Amino acid sequence: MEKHQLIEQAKTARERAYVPYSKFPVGAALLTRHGQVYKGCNIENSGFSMTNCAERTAFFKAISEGDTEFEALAVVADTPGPVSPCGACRQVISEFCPGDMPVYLTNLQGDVQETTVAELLPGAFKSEDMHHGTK
Ligand SMILES: O=c1ccn([C@H]2C[C@H](O)[C@@H](CO)O2)c(=O)[nH]1
Ligand SMILES: [Zn+2]
Repeated sequence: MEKHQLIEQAKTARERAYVPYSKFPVGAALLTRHGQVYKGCNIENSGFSMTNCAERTAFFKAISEGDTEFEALAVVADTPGPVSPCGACRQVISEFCPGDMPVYLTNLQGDVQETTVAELLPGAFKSEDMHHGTK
C-alpha cells in the first residue's frame, strides 16, 4: 500500500467524525503488517473529556481485533499545516509501534509531513521503564 492510498483512507475516515462540539473532524488510517487498514475518526461527547481522537480510535480498533503489528499511520485534518497529534495519542502510538515507523501528518491542502513514531514523542515512557531493579 502506498502513502497516498493510506492518506486517502484517512480522509474517508474523517468524513465519519462525530464532532458536534469542536466541528473539527480528524481522520486516521493505520496500516498493519498484513496490509489491512484500520480507519479511525474523532468521536466527541457532551462530557468533553470523554472525546476519543481519530488516532486512538484506529489503534483501539486494531488492537481489539488482535492486530498488533503496524507499518504506517496517516492522519488528516483541515489545518493550515500538517495536523499535529495530541500528547495522549503520541503516548498510545509509542506503546504499539516501532520508533522508526513512518507517520504521515497531512491536511486537506495536500501538505504532507513525513515523520516517525520516535520523533513524535522523544523520551517516551515505555513499559521497560517500570521494571527497574526487578527485571
Ligand atoms: O490529532 C488530533 C488532534 C485533535 N483531534 C480531535 C480531538 C477533538 O475531537 C478535536 C479538537 O481537539 O479534534 C484528533 O482527533 N486528532
Ligand atoms: Zn489525540
